Amino acid sequence: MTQEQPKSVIVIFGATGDLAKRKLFPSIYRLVQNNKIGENFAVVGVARRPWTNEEFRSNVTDSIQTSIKESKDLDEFTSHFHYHPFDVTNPSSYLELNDLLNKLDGTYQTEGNRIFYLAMAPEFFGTIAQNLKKEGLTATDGWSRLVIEKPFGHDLPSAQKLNQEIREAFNEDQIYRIDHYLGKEMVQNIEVIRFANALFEPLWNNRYISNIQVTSSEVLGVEDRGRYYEKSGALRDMVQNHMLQMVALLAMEPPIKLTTDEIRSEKVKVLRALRSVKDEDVSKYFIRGQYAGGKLGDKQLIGYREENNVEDTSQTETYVAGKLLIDNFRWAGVPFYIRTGKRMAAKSTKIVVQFKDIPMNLYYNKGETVPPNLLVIHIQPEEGITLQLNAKKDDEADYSKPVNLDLSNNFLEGINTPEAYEKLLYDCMRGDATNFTHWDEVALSWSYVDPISDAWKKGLAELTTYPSGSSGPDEADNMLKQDGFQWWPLG
Ligand SMILES: NC(=O)C1=CN([C@@H]2O[C@H](COP(=O)(O)OP(=O)(O)OC[C@H]3O[C@@H](n4cnc5c(N)ncnc54)[C@H](OP(=O)(O)O)[C@@H]3O)[C@@H](O)[C@H]2O)C=CC1
Ligand SMILES: O=C1O[C@H](COP(=O)(O)O)[C@@H](O)[C@H](O)[C@H]1O
Repeated sequence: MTQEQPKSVIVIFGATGDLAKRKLFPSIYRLVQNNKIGENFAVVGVARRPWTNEEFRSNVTDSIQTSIKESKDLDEFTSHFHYHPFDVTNPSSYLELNDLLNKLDGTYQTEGNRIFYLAMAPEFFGTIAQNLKKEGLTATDGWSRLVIEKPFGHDLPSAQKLNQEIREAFNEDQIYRIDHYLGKEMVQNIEVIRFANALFEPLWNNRYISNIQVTSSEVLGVEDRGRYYEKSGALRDMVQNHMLQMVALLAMEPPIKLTTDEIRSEKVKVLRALRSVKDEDVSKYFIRGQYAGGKLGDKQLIGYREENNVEDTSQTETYVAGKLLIDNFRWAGVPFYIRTGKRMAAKSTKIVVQFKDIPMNLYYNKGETVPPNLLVIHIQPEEGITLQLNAKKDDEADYSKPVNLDLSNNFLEGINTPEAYEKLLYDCMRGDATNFTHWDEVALSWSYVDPISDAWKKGLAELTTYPSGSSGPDEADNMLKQDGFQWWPLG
């Protein structure tokens, strides 16, 4: 792994698109501002739009001014950006791109290092990877790495085909499959909370934990991504990747070392131990919903079927809640509940670990229970940890009340949490693939998700609706109620 200020030309395929503008340009800017990248870098934007370098640079400037309050030195920064328009399906254009990269390599002294970032629809991934190889763009004195956005395929067979195409051009250790949740500070903190605290690890099993809840709710609707989302839905968009990755980190055994391979191999074991959902159980274990119109504050919101590029009879789910079971010694009998949805009441990603009830109630009236201890890992928008304990109530001698021990990372002085994309791009430049998903994880995640979407396709589970601005369909509440639990509040 190379260390400080890695040198590289970064080629962004899809440089006129939404991801590049909202996430990638600001991330590169922050890396430069924070001295993680020095002078030795160049960015080449590729897309079909016939922009000039100046138009491209002005778009980059715009993106940074929109997302970063105090931006400076933008002319110097954008002078490292170059634009090369072409259709990625046209093989002959790759030779010209290679000439440009060689030239920039000399100008910016990037030692032949190249990152090819595919910020485009997945249907182009295989073609681009193969053309890069065929036209010699990966044969330099330095290293070449391929960064691939999600979704990685549409199901297991399409992911396998895609993987094969990419592997014909790049080795596994050159492929960086991005799951931006793995770049989030508090997702990375799951491992540290678990493995650096004597307090938690002994309790982290089915003897002391009753259930774990992983929530990722959004206030936003589908926005202008209707065309993509109609084919994806929440199951493929969020569950197959981000949600299963968080479950794997929560459930994995301690790795013997903190290396990429050891951590991956523990995550893979969890994904292999997930109990597959059978057709006859799908409506018991998975709830799917679609947002209807509703209100959030004063704002009236339209339903999913009224959004742009969405069919008015659409059966696409914008919400999924699931009960996952992990068949191994540590987790037998502990449900992992997940839920994710668009147009919900709050933007919130958090994990709640609920500990088992104490054996006897000394403090509450008959029929009541002592509130359970909870460990809450706040991922976003707040970042931090809350431990809910019980302590004496001031006024009534016999009673206890829940109290919170709060660690809010957002308020810790000196902590400047970099954005997920910034961290992951930097990791890739340094050759650290720990927080990227390995093919085995992708394949196992599809193997888990495919039977669920197949059962839905066969009509084996109802698509329910929930009002925009709510906490999701009642059916998801009932799923937990049947187990004697409840969702802990959003937000
Ligand atoms: N946007 C987001 O928040 C997220 C996106 N992703 C993933 O990132 C990828 C990109 O998404 P997003 O930026 O939203 O998509 P956009 O549709 O906004 O951008 C697509 C880009 O591809 C270019 N393009 C399309 N066809 C061609 C072609 N034949 N040759 C060259 N360029 C082409 C377009 O430019 P032009 O029209 O000028 O050719 C444009 O720059 C997708 O895989 C998506 O799933 C993942 C997580 C979040
Ligand atoms: O990958 C995706 O994630 C976003 C949610 O990301 P977050 O970091 O804001 O939680 C989601 O909106 C999008 O649909 C999905 O493709």
